[in-house]
Amino acid sequence: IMSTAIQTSILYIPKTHSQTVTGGSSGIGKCIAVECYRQGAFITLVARDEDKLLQAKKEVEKFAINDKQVVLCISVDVSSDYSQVENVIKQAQEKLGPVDMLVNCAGTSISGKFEEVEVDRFKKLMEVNYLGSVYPTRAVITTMKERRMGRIMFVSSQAGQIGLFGYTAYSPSKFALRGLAESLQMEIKPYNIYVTVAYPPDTDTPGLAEENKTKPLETRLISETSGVCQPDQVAKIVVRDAVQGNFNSSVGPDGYMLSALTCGMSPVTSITEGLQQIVTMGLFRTIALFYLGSFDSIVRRCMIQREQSKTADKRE
Ligand SMILES: NC(=O)C1=CN([C@@H]2O[C@H](COP(=O)(O)OP(=O)(O)OC[C@H]3O[C@@H](n4cnc5c(N)ncnc54)[C@H](OP(=O)(O)O)[C@@H]3O)[C@@H](O)[C@H]2O)C=CC1
Ligand SMILES: CCCCCCCCCCCCCCCC(=O)[C@@H](N)CO
Repeated sequence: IMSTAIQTSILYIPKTHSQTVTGGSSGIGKCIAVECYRQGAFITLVARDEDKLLQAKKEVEKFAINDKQVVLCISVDVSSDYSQVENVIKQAQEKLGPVDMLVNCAGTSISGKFEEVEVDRFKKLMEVNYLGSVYPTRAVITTMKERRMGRIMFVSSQAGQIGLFGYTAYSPSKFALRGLAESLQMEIKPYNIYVTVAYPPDTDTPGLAEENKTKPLETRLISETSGVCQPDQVAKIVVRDAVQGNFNSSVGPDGYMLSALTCGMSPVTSITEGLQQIVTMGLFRTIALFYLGSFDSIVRRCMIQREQSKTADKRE
Protein backbone atom coordinates (compact mmCIF):
# COMPACT_ATOMS: atom_id res chain seq x y z
CA ILE A 1 0.00 0.00 0.00
CA MET A 2 1.29 3.41 -0.91
CA SER A 3 -0.01 6.28 0.93
CA THR A 4 -0.18 9.91 1.63
CA ALA A 5 -2.59 12.20 3.24
CA ILE A 6 -3.03 15.86 3.62
CA GLN A 7 -4.69 18.49 5.69
CA THR A 8 -7.87 19.70 7.14
CA SER A 9 -9.89 17.42 5.17
CA ILE A 10 -9.39 13.88 4.50
CA LEU A 11 -8.39 12.72 1.16
CA TYR A 12 -8.91 9.09 0.56
CA ILE A 13 -8.62 6.88 -2.45
CA PRO A 14 -10.11 3.60 -3.54
CA LYS A 15 -8.58 0.83 -1.51
CA THR A 16 -6.99 3.38 0.71
CA HIS A 17 -3.58 4.74 0.16
CA SER A 18 -2.87 8.02 1.77
CA GLN A 19 -5.35 10.43 3.05
CA THR A 20 -5.37 13.91 4.54
CA VAL A 21 -8.16 15.00 6.83
CA THR A 22 -8.58 18.61 7.79
CA GLY A 23 -10.47 19.00 11.04
CA GLY A 24 -9.11 15.54 11.79
CA SER A 25 -8.53 16.17 15.49
CA SER A 26 -12.17 16.14 16.55
CA GLY A 27 -15.70 14.98 15.81
CA ILE A 28 -16.57 13.89 12.28
CA GLY A 29 -13.05 14.45 10.91
CA LYS A 30 -11.48 12.25 13.57
CA CYS A 31 -13.99 9.46 12.83
CA ILE A 32 -13.26 9.77 9.11
CA ALA A 33 -9.56 9.36 9.87
CA VAL A 34 -10.30 6.25 11.97
CA GLU A 35 -12.47 4.80 9.22
CA CYS A 36 -9.71 5.25 6.63
CA TYR A 37 -7.00 3.99 8.97
CA ARG A 38 -9.00 0.83 9.57
CA GLN A 39 -8.84 0.28 5.82
CA GLY A 40 -5.07 0.60 5.79
CA ALA A 41 -4.59 4.24 4.82
CA PHE A 42 -1.76 6.54 5.83
CA ILE A 43 -3.25 9.57 7.50
CA THR A 44 -2.38 13.21 7.86
CA LEU A 45 -4.45 15.05 10.43
CA VAL A 46 -4.71 18.80 9.96
CA ALA A 47 -6.00 21.20 12.62
CA ARG A 48 -4.70 24.06 14.77
CA ASP A 49 -4.52 22.80 18.37
CA GLU A 50 -1.45 20.56 18.82
CA ASP A 51 -2.63 18.84 21.99
CA LYS A 52 -5.90 17.83 20.37
CA LEU A 53 -3.98 16.60 17.32
CA LEU A 54 -1.69 14.40 19.43
CA GLN A 55 -4.63 13.02 21.37
CA ALA A 56 -6.47 12.22 18.11
CA LYS A 57 -3.34 10.60 16.65
CA LYS A 58 -3.20 8.22 19.63
CA GLU A 59 -6.86 7.32 19.19
CA VAL A 60 -6.52 6.72 15.44
CA GLU A 61 -3.39 4.60 15.88
CA LYS A 62 -5.34 2.05 17.93
CA PHE A 63 -7.07 0.97 14.71
CA ALA A 64 -3.95 0.01 12.75
CA ILE A 65 -4.23 -3.06 10.54
CA ASN A 66 -0.52 -3.31 9.74
CA ASP A 67 2.71 -2.04 11.27
CA LYS A 68 3.67 0.23 8.36
CA GLN A 69 0.78 2.62 8.86
CA VAL A 70 1.55 6.17 9.96
CA VAL A 71 -0.48 9.06 11.38
CA LEU A 72 1.10 12.44 10.75
CA CYS A 73 -0.10 15.62 12.49
CA ILE A 74 0.07 19.08 11.03
CA SER A 75 -0.82 22.15 13.01
CA VAL A 76 -2.00 24.93 10.73
CA ASP A 77 -4.94 27.26 10.30
CA VAL A 78 -6.41 26.16 6.97
CA SER A 79 -8.19 29.44 6.45
CA SER A 80 -5.65 32.18 6.99
CA ASP A 81 -2.71 32.02 4.59
CA TYR A 82 -2.57 29.96 1.38
CA SER A 83 1.21 29.75 1.12
CA GLN A 84 1.40 28.34 4.63
CA VAL A 85 -1.19 25.70 3.80
CA GLU A 86 0.65 24.84 0.58
CA ASN A 87 3.93 24.48 2.46
CA VAL A 88 2.68 22.10 5.12
CA ILE A 89 0.91 19.96 2.55
CA LYS A 90 4.11 19.79 0.55
CA GLN A 91 5.95 18.62 3.67
CA ALA A 92 3.30 15.99 4.33
CA GLN A 93 3.53 14.73 0.76
CA GLU A 94 7.31 14.46 1.08
CA LYS A 95 6.92 12.28 4.15
CA LEU A 96 3.94 10.10 3.15
CA GLY A 97 3.81 10.43 -0.63
CA PRO A 98 1.14 12.09 -2.75
CA VAL A 99 -2.29 12.48 -1.21
CA ASP A 100 -4.84 10.08 -2.64
CA MET A 101 -7.76 11.47 -0.77
CA LEU A 102 -8.27 14.88 0.76
CA VAL A 103 -11.07 15.30 3.26
CA ASN A 104 -12.04 18.92 3.84
CA CYS A 105 -13.73 18.65 7.22
CA ALA A 106 -12.28 21.58 9.17
CA GLY A 107 -15.14 23.89 9.94
CA THR A 108 -17.17 25.62 12.56
CA SER A 109 -20.69 26.82 13.09
CA ILE A 110 -22.60 29.63 14.74
CA SER A 111 -26.34 29.90 15.05
CA GLY A 112 -28.36 32.94 16.01
CA LYS A 113 -30.81 35.43 14.62
CA PHE A 114 -29.44 37.44 11.68
CA GLU A 115 -29.34 40.74 13.56
CA GLU A 116 -27.82 39.12 16.65
CA VAL A 117 -24.87 37.44 14.94
CA GLU A 118 -21.79 39.68 15.19
CA VAL A 119 -21.05 41.11 11.78
CA ASP A 120 -17.48 39.81 11.58
CA ARG A 121 -18.74 36.22 12.11
CA PHE A 122 -20.16 36.21 8.57
CA LYS A 123 -16.66 36.74 7.23
CA LYS A 124 -15.10 34.30 9.70
CA LEU A 125 -17.39 31.44 8.68
CA MET A 126 -16.74 32.02 4.97
CA GLU A 127 -13.02 31.98 5.72
CA VAL A 128 -12.98 28.79 7.76
CA ASN A 129 -15.71 26.75 6.06
CA TYR A 130 -15.22 27.91 2.48
CA LEU A 131 -11.65 29.22 2.01
CA GLY A 132 -10.46 26.59 4.51
CA SER A 133 -11.62 24.02 1.94
CA VAL A 134 -10.35 25.90 -1.12
CA TYR A 135 -6.76 26.16 0.16
CA PRO A 136 -6.01 22.50 0.95
CA THR A 137 -7.75 21.46 -2.27
CA ARG A 138 -5.72 23.93 -4.28
CA ALA A 139 -2.56 22.58 -2.65
CA VAL A 140 -3.18 18.94 -3.71
CA ILE A 141 -4.90 19.31 -7.06
CA THR A 142 -1.86 19.67 -9.35
CA THR A 143 -0.27 16.47 -8.10
CA MET A 144 -3.58 14.64 -8.34
CA LYS A 145 -4.01 15.75 -11.95
CA GLU A 146 -0.47 14.64 -12.79
CA ARG A 147 -1.13 11.24 -11.25
CA ARG A 148 -4.59 11.08 -12.84
CA MET A 149 -6.18 9.87 -9.64
CA GLY A 150 -7.62 11.22 -6.43
CA ARG A 151 -10.62 11.88 -4.24
CA ILE A 152 -11.67 15.19 -2.73
CA MET A 153 -14.37 15.39 -0.10
CA PHE A 154 -16.10 18.54 1.07
CA VAL A 155 -18.06 18.27 4.29
CA SER A 156 -21.07 20.52 3.83
CA SER A 157 -24.26 20.00 5.91
CA GLN A 158 -28.00 19.57 5.51
CA ALA A 159 -27.88 23.31 6.25
CA GLY A 160 -25.93 23.51 2.95
CA GLN A 161 -29.04 22.24 1.14
CA ILE A 162 -31.74 24.29 2.86
CA GLY A 163 -31.55 27.66 4.57
CA LEU A 164 -33.01 27.49 8.07
CA PHE A 165 -33.84 29.90 10.88
CA GLY A 166 -30.64 30.74 12.77
CA TYR A 167 -28.18 29.76 10.03
CA THR A 168 -27.82 33.04 8.08
CA ALA A 169 -24.06 33.01 8.72
CA TYR A 170 -23.46 29.25 8.54
CA SER A 171 -25.62 28.09 5.62
CA PRO A 172 -24.05 30.33 2.96
CA SER A 173 -20.58 28.99 3.83
CA LYS A 174 -21.88 25.45 3.30
CA PHE A 175 -23.85 26.27 0.12
CA ALA A 176 -20.63 27.75 -1.26
CA LEU A 177 -18.92 24.35 -1.07
CA ARG A 178 -21.51 22.92 -3.45
CA GLY A 179 -20.73 25.55 -6.10
CA LEU A 180 -17.04 24.90 -5.70
CA ALA A 181 -17.51 21.14 -5.87
CA GLU A 182 -19.69 21.21 -9.01
CA SER A 183 -17.32 23.51 -10.90
CA LEU A 184 -14.23 21.63 -9.83
CA GLN A 185 -15.74 18.23 -10.65
CA MET A 186 -16.39 19.30 -14.25
CA GLU A 187 -12.74 20.32 -14.59
CA ILE A 188 -11.13 17.25 -13.10
CA LYS A 189 -13.35 14.35 -14.10
CA PRO A 190 -11.22 13.62 -17.22
CA TYR A 191 -8.27 13.25 -14.85
CA ASN A 192 -10.06 10.50 -12.98
CA ILE A 193 -10.43 12.61 -9.83
CA TYR A 194 -13.77 12.43 -8.07
CA VAL A 195 -15.35 15.02 -5.80
CA THR A 196 -17.81 14.15 -3.02
CA VAL A 197 -19.99 16.59 -1.10
CA ALA A 198 -21.25 15.24 2.24
CA TYR A 199 -24.43 16.63 3.80
CA PRO A 200 -24.67 15.35 7.39
CA PRO A 201 -27.53 16.20 9.77
CA ASP A 202 -26.80 17.26 13.38
CA THR A 203 -24.01 14.98 14.59
CA ASP A 204 -22.97 14.35 18.19
CA THR A 205 -19.56 16.10 18.34
CA PRO A 206 -17.76 18.72 20.45
CA GLY A 207 -18.59 21.18 17.66
CA LEU A 208 -22.33 20.56 18.02
CA ALA A 209 -22.14 20.84 21.83
CA GLU A 210 -20.49 24.24 21.39
CA GLU A 211 -23.11 25.36 18.87
CA ASN A 212 -25.96 24.23 21.13
CA LYS A 213 -24.89 26.68 23.85
CA THR A 214 -26.30 29.60 21.86
CA LYS A 215 -28.78 27.88 19.52
CA PRO A 216 -32.15 29.62 19.18
CA LEU A 217 -35.19 27.54 20.17
CA GLU A 218 -36.51 27.70 16.59
CA THR A 219 -33.30 26.24 15.16
CA ARG A 220 -33.34 23.46 17.73
CA LEU A 221 -36.97 22.51 17.04
CA ILE A 222 -36.50 22.58 13.26
CA SER A 223 -33.27 20.55 13.37
CA GLU A 224 -34.94 17.89 15.50
CA THR A 225 -36.78 16.87 12.32
CA SER A 226 -33.76 14.93 11.10
CA GLY A 227 -32.41 13.95 14.54
CA VAL A 228 -28.83 13.57 15.77
CA CYS A 229 -26.37 11.10 14.27
CA GLN A 230 -23.24 9.53 15.70
CA PRO A 231 -19.99 10.70 14.07
CA ASP A 232 -18.71 7.17 13.41
CA GLN A 233 -21.89 6.34 11.44
CA VAL A 234 -21.54 9.53 9.42
CA ALA A 235 -17.87 8.73 8.77
CA LYS A 236 -18.66 5.22 7.45
CA ILE A 237 -21.20 6.56 4.97
CA VAL A 238 -19.19 9.50 3.65
CA VAL A 239 -15.97 7.50 3.31
CA ARG A 240 -17.78 4.77 1.39
CA ASP A 241 -19.29 7.37 -0.95
CA ALA A 242 -15.95 9.10 -1.49
CA VAL A 243 -14.18 5.83 -2.23
CA GLN A 244 -16.95 4.91 -4.71
CA GLY A 245 -16.61 8.34 -6.30
CA ASN A 246 -20.22 9.41 -5.61
CA PHE A 247 -20.70 13.15 -6.02
CA ASN A 248 -23.39 13.25 -3.40
CA SER A 249 -23.24 11.74 0.08
CA SER A 250 -26.30 11.92 2.29
CA VAL A 251 -27.02 10.50 5.73
CA GLY A 252 -30.38 9.11 6.84
CA PRO A 253 -33.83 9.10 5.19
CA ASP A 254 -34.30 12.89 5.43
CA GLY A 255 -30.84 13.32 4.00
CA TYR A 256 -31.73 11.04 1.10
CA MET A 257 -34.90 13.02 0.33
CA LEU A 258 -33.12 16.37 0.62
CA SER A 259 -30.40 15.27 -1.78
CA ALA A 260 -32.81 13.94 -4.39
CA LEU A 261 -34.87 17.11 -4.08
CA THR A 262 -31.93 19.51 -4.35
CA CYS A 263 -29.91 17.67 -7.01
CA GLY A 264 -30.41 20.49 -9.53
CA MET A 265 -27.67 20.36 -12.17
CA SER A 266 -25.20 18.47 -10.00
CA PRO A 267 -23.28 15.64 -11.65
CA VAL A 268 -24.90 12.23 -11.56
CA THR A 269 -22.82 9.24 -10.54
CA SER A 270 -24.92 6.26 -11.62
CA ILE A 271 -27.94 5.45 -13.78
CA THR A 272 -29.79 4.22 -10.69
CA GLU A 273 -29.18 7.53 -8.94
CA GLY A 274 -30.46 9.49 -11.95
CA LEU A 275 -33.58 7.33 -12.27
CA GLN A 276 -34.31 7.65 -8.56
CA GLN A 277 -34.06 11.43 -8.79
CA ILE A 278 -36.44 11.56 -11.76
CA VAL A 279 -39.02 9.31 -10.19
CA THR A 280 -38.99 10.72 -6.65
CA MET A 281 -38.63 14.45 -7.17
CA GLY A 282 -42.33 15.34 -7.41
CA LEU A 283 -43.21 13.20 -4.42
CA PHE A 284 -40.39 14.63 -2.30
CA ARG A 285 -41.39 18.21 -3.21
CA THR A 286 -44.87 17.41 -1.97
CA ILE A 287 -43.48 16.12 1.33
CA ALA A 288 -41.17 19.13 1.54
CA LEU A 289 -44.10 21.55 1.35
CA PHE A 290 -45.49 20.01 4.53
CA TYR A 291 -42.12 20.28 6.26
CA LEU A 292 -41.83 23.93 5.22
CA GLY A 293 -45.32 24.60 6.59
CA SER A 294 -44.39 23.04 9.92
CA PHE A 295 -41.12 25.05 10.08
CA ASP A 296 -43.06 28.28 9.46
CA SER A 297 -45.47 27.45 12.25
CA ILE A 298 -42.60 26.69 14.66
CA VAL A 299 -41.14 30.12 13.89
CA ARG A 300 -44.50 31.86 14.32
CA ARG A 301 -45.26 30.05 17.60
CA CYS A 302 -41.87 30.94 19.07
CA MET A 303 -42.34 34.58 18.10
CA ILE A 304 -45.74 34.77 19.76
CA GLN A 305 -44.41 33.07 22.90
CA ARG A 306 -41.51 35.51 23.10
CA GLU A 307 -43.79 38.50 22.75
CA GLN A 308 -46.12 37.17 25.42
CA SER A 309 -43.35 36.59 27.92
CA LYS A 310 -41.99 40.08 27.17
CA THR A 311 -45.32 41.75 27.97
CA ALA A 312 -45.63 39.56 31.08
CA ASP A 313 -42.18 40.75 32.20
CA LYS A 314 -43.18 44.36 31.70
CA ARG A 315 -46.29 43.95 33.84
CA GLU A 316 -44.26 42.59 36.77
N1 LIG B 1 -21.61 18.26 14.13
C1 LIG B 1 -22.61 18.57 13.33
O1 LIG B 1 -23.77 18.64 13.75
C2 LIG B 1 -22.34 18.82 11.88
C3 LIG B 1 -21.11 19.23 11.41
N2 LIG B 1 -20.91 19.48 10.08
C4 LIG B 1 -19.60 19.95 9.60
O2 LIG B 1 -18.65 18.92 9.81
C5 LIG B 1 -17.38 19.50 10.08
C6 LIG B 1 -16.84 18.94 11.39
O3 LIG B 1 -17.76 19.24 12.40
P1 LIG B 1 -17.58 18.71 13.90
O4 LIG B 1 -16.94 17.39 13.86
O5 LIG B 1 -18.87 18.89 14.56
O6 LIG B 1 -16.57 19.83 14.45
P2 LIG B 1 -15.60 19.90 15.72
O7 LIG B 1 -15.72 21.29 16.21
O8 LIG B 1 -15.81 18.78 16.65
O9 LIG B 1 -14.17 19.74 15.01
C7 LIG B 1 -13.72 20.71 14.13
C8 LIG B 1 -12.34 20.34 13.63
O10 LIG B 1 -11.89 21.33 12.69
C9 LIG B 1 -10.67 21.89 13.15
N3 LIG B 1 -10.60 23.29 12.73
C10 LIG B 1 -11.52 24.26 13.00
N4 LIG B 1 -11.12 25.42 12.47
C11 LIG B 1 -9.93 25.19 11.86
C12 LIG B 1 -9.01 26.00 11.15
N5 LIG B 1 -9.23 27.31 10.95
N6 LIG B 1 -7.89 25.43 10.65
C13 LIG B 1 -7.66 24.12 10.84
N7 LIG B 1 -8.49 23.31 11.50
C14 LIG B 1 -9.61 23.84 12.02
C15 LIG B 1 -10.71 21.70 14.67
O11 LIG B 1 -9.44 21.71 15.28
P3 LIG B 1 -8.79 23.08 15.88
O12 LIG B 1 -9.89 23.85 16.52
O13 LIG B 1 -7.72 22.62 16.82
O14 LIG B 1 -8.23 23.80 14.69
C16 LIG B 1 -11.32 20.31 14.75
O15 LIG B 1 -10.36 19.33 14.44
C17 LIG B 1 -17.59 21.00 10.08
O16 LIG B 1 -17.24 21.52 8.81
C18 LIG B 1 -19.07 21.15 10.35
O17 LIG B 1 -19.58 22.35 9.80
C19 LIG B 1 -21.91 19.29 9.17
C20 LIG B 1 -23.14 18.88 9.56
C21 LIG B 1 -23.46 18.61 10.95
C1 LIG C 1 -38.35 15.96 1.42
C2 LIG C 1 -37.81 17.02 2.28
C3 LIG C 1 -37.24 16.56 3.57
C4 LIG C 1 -36.91 17.72 4.42
C5 LIG C 1 -36.18 17.36 5.65
C6 LIG C 1 -35.74 18.59 6.36
C7 LIG C 1 -34.84 18.33 7.52
C8 LIG C 1 -34.34 19.62 8.10
C9 LIG C 1 -33.36 19.43 9.20
C10 LIG C 1 -32.11 20.23 8.95
C11 LIG C 1 -31.10 20.03 10.02
C12 LIG C 1 -29.90 20.92 9.79
C13 LIG C 1 -28.72 20.39 10.52
C14 LIG C 1 -27.53 21.29 10.43
C15 LIG C 1 -26.37 20.63 11.09
C16 LIG C 1 -25.16 21.47 11.14
O1 LIG C 1 -24.51 21.66 10.16
C17 LIG C 1 -24.73 22.05 12.45
N1 LIG C 1 -25.19 21.30 13.55
C18 LIG C 1 -23.23 22.14 12.51
O2 LIG C 1 -22.75 22.21 13.82
